[in-house]
Amino acid sequence: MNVIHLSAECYPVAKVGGLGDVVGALPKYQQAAGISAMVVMPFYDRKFVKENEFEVIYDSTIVMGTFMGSFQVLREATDKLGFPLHLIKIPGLLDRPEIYSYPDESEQFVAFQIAFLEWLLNFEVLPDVIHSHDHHSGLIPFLLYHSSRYKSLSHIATVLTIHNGQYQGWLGWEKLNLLPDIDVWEGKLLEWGDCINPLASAVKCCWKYTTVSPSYLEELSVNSNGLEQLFISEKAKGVGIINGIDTDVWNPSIDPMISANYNTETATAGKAANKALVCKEFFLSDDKPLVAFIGRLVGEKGADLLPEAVTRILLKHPDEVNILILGSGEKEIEEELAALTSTFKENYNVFIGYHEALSHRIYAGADFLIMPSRVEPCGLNQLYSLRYGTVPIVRSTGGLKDTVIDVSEENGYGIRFEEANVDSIVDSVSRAVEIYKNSTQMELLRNRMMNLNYSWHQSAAQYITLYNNLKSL
Ligand SMILES: Nc1ncnc2c1ncn2[C@@H]1O[C@H](COP(=O)(O)OP(=O)(O)O[C@H]2O[C@H](CO)[C@@H](O)[C@H](O)[C@H]2O)[C@@H](O)[C@H]1O
Repeated sequence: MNVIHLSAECYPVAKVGGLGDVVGALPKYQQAAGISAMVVMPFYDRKFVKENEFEVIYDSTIVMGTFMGSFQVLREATDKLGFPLHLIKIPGLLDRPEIYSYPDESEQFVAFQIAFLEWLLNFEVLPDVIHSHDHHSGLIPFLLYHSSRYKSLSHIATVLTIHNGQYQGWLGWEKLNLLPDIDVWEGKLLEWGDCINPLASAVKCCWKYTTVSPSYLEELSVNSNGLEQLFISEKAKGVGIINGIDTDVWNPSIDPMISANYNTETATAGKAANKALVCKEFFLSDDKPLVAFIGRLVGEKGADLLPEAVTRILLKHPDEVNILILGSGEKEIEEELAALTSTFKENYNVFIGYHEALSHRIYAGADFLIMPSRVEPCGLNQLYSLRYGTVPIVRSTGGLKDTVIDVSEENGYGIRFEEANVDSIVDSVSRAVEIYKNSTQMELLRNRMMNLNYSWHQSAAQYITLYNNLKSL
């Protein structure tokens, strides 16, 4: 079995969120399970690329509408990520530092996909499966099956994984000329809602699609930013597979980014040492429960609820709890959260920005991690927090519902709430403040959480079973 993953992100080359974590880990665990898996992603002018050795293994020309230019495929020389990593470089389009948000983003991702297919035409041994991740490579199934140029590749199976159905990569029909010769009679397969919709097209054309948790598969039929009817009609092709975590990277007993390493046996002392340091760094005392939030500051994550929730929590529990936030995203939320530091100097702090090492220090040092997400396809933060013995406080949705059991239930270890609103956040943190007072219970919860197994081994095996079953379709 030979699989190619196509993605805009892959940790540690380029990561904005969970997509990077997954694509940086899943192929490694698939290799370990005995299949051949590699990653192809756009070239970014970033630290990892500058600091590692790459060799040009393919050099050709790409035509996309009126754009014509050269492209190269670069392969990382040592397979240091545990799988072959390839970058597609297109001078003028795919050679920039940022992953997203350029005004010509559509052209960038279309060019990425065309260049990949052009390269694939020259493979001696073709892959069994092309596995697209999110909308950035969502046009691949359509192009494989409905473009005369790629007819010789049209027997290859395609799988799409939806990490986030909110973003769909919409293109106006005027951009149709970017695509190579396509069968215009099949143009409907590109469309959803009067425009070209790469995510919808991938769902229609792929052999199978997966979501990153079973609950998210159900939720897409009810809430998917306009694609609900599509998910209802294509449900039979969908499979929910929960994400894993890369325990080579997320493991408190060896994590080089945290100050004091610890394991299940040494968790109480280890976490206390990490907490003391992180609290010192943010001018907080370490004698109260530390509740943290890490993530993108967007409505989907419920981050807009945080300013009012922080205010009400700290007024309700004066000097009983500390809150620390790490995130970046919508400017208004960033500013509101930053402004609260002058109101609650003693018990609150925030770091606006993206900081990988700090996130590890907070997972290790916090007592609780809050995720008031409106939508959470899987969520990795709660899985990292479980691994680091930090009690997750989560809204009951998507993957959070599938991975966190409330303490009130048998063998529970987290705090769950139903509604994404400020009242529920405040009530849940009040529950956390009470639980924290009982150190024996905290110890028991830590033990329970750290003994859970959310490593990639099981999930990687489920993907392999899915690939094997494609043969019979
Ligand atoms: N400011 C910051 N500094 C440092 N690190 C930060 C950070 N902001 C976020 N992170 C990190 O980014 C990752 C976020 O992953 P998530 O899975 O929680 O969310 P995301 O919405 O990006 O992913 C989407 O894809 C993933 C993968 O499938 C799904 O789990 C998820 O539900 C879906 O929304 C974590 O590794 C977190 O630590």
